[in-house]
Amino acid sequence: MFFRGGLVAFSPCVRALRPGPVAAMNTGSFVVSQPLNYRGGARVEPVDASGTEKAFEPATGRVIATFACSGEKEVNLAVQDAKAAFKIWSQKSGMERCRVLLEAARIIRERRDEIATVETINNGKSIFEARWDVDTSWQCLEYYAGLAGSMAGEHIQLPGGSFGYTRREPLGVCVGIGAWNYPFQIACWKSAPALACGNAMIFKPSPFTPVSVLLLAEIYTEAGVPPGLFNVVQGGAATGQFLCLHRDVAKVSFTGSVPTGSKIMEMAAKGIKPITLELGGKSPLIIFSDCDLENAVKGALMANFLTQGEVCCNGTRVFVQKEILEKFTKEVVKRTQGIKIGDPLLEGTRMGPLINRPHLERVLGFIKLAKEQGAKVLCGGDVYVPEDPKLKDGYYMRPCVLTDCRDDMTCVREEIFGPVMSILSFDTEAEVLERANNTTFGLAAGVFTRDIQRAHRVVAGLQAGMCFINNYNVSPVELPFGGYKKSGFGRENGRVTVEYYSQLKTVCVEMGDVESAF
Ligand SMILES: NC(=O)c1ccc[n+]([C@@H]2O[C@H](COP(=O)([O-])OP(=O)(O)OC[C@H]3O[C@@H](n4cnc5c(N)ncnc54)[C@H](O)[C@@H]3O)[C@@H](O)[C@H]2O)c1
Repeated sequence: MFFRGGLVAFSPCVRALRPGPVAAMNTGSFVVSQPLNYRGGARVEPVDASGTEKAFEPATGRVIATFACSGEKEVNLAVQDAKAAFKIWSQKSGMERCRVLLEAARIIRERRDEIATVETINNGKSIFEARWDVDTSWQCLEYYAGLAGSMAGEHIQLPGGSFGYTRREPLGVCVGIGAWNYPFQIACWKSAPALACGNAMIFKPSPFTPVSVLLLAEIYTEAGVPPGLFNVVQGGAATGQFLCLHRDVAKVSFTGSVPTGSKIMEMAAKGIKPITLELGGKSPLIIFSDCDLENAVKGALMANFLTQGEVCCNGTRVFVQKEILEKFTKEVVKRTQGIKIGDPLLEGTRMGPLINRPHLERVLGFIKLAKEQGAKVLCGGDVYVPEDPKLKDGYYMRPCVLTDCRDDMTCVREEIFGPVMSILSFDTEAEVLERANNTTFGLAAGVFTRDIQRAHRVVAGLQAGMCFINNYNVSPVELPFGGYKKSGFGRENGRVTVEYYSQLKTVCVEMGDVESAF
């Protein structure tokens, strides 16, 4: 994946979060003392509130921040500031925007370790993985910086010397609403194309992970965006609703669950606003008996256990062809048992805690139900208590492999969003394709086979927006990402996303006289 290295620096913005350099940040010591809203180019306390929230360090169960959820007045101010900044930013040429985004990408790269550390503390994912997330973040900014300079319309010749042309114009103030599993990356994947197209953005992170996006806001300011171009409001559903229903918000890009996605769609319908919905999944991973087994096993682990299994596009329904079921399962279990769980800030850790206690209970509940419905737990699926006493109140569990699964079981039908792999066996290609598609979701899918014709044939038949052949869960920013069916619509990353953050104006130019009917 993305091992490209970054430089470690001790930036003022991280010192603002906690006194002392980031290199000294250990699990159990981080506290947020600065405001977590960002408006007009600076951190601010919201002028009104719709309740308060607490953010935790999942590794220890400690509260790291208590913050006010922004009320309607604060949302109005954020929109006002964004509108003012939009006026300036939308007048800049693509090349001017490109330079600012490239500078922001450079700063993110330079502060890679600090950002990854903050992400790890607030989300629980291992520092090893958080660095990958930071890499796919600055790469996204670089990618859209590159596109910003070449955004253009068309010139169309008409009869009599008349002509038309099209202008690709920004939408205005866009809202980004994020989930908690990739807080920094989601903010970058939304804001980079939005800003490249000339829009302003107000971002609302999940109340579980409010911290890291502030670093992005400060970086954008340092890189030279006009104050107010990228604002952050904190809060939950109520704050999100103020944003979605605001008359001056031109677009909403949402990442989260299907039920919330459906509410976003209803709100957007009221204002006839375009939306992007990046929702949940229950993706199939199909392993044919002619695969490279070693790669298929590695792929299955990548498809299930990144970020403690809290990944939307995870391939959690692992269909394995009967001939290799036993061999594959044995190897998967062996490697799963070898995953190092523990303090996510330690270099050797590969699995940290889940996001919070209720979510851990929910995931364990799915495993209990799976057993009651006849699945067999081959490993894990229970609470893990690390030896280090400071981690005893963290939300750890052992990654779980389930076998003897059937398509009608809850663990096979519903998104668990935890480290739980369900293995199912199959006989034929036609059979597995039908079973793989038998879901209301359609985010991702994967195929492992050495048969090149079969790989493309099966992928063509899969009802999923993001398909992998002989790998899983790699996310190059050049490739569009998004779902089919209830997993949403619109795309992030890739060239096509420009269309989701811009609108086309057509200009018809008459070079002769008006031919009137009257
Ligand atoms: N497709 C993708 O790219 C992708 C990526 C990451 C996560 N996800 C999905 O996200 C889900 C997990 O994230 P989550 O638990 O944070 O999801 P969620 O739907 O509970 O919340 C997502 C965001 O929506 C906000 N929100 C909640 N109710 C709202 C409302 N009525 N109006 C406006 N905003 C509202 C939340 O505060 C949060 O910021 C999973 O289903 C996962 O698959 C999808």
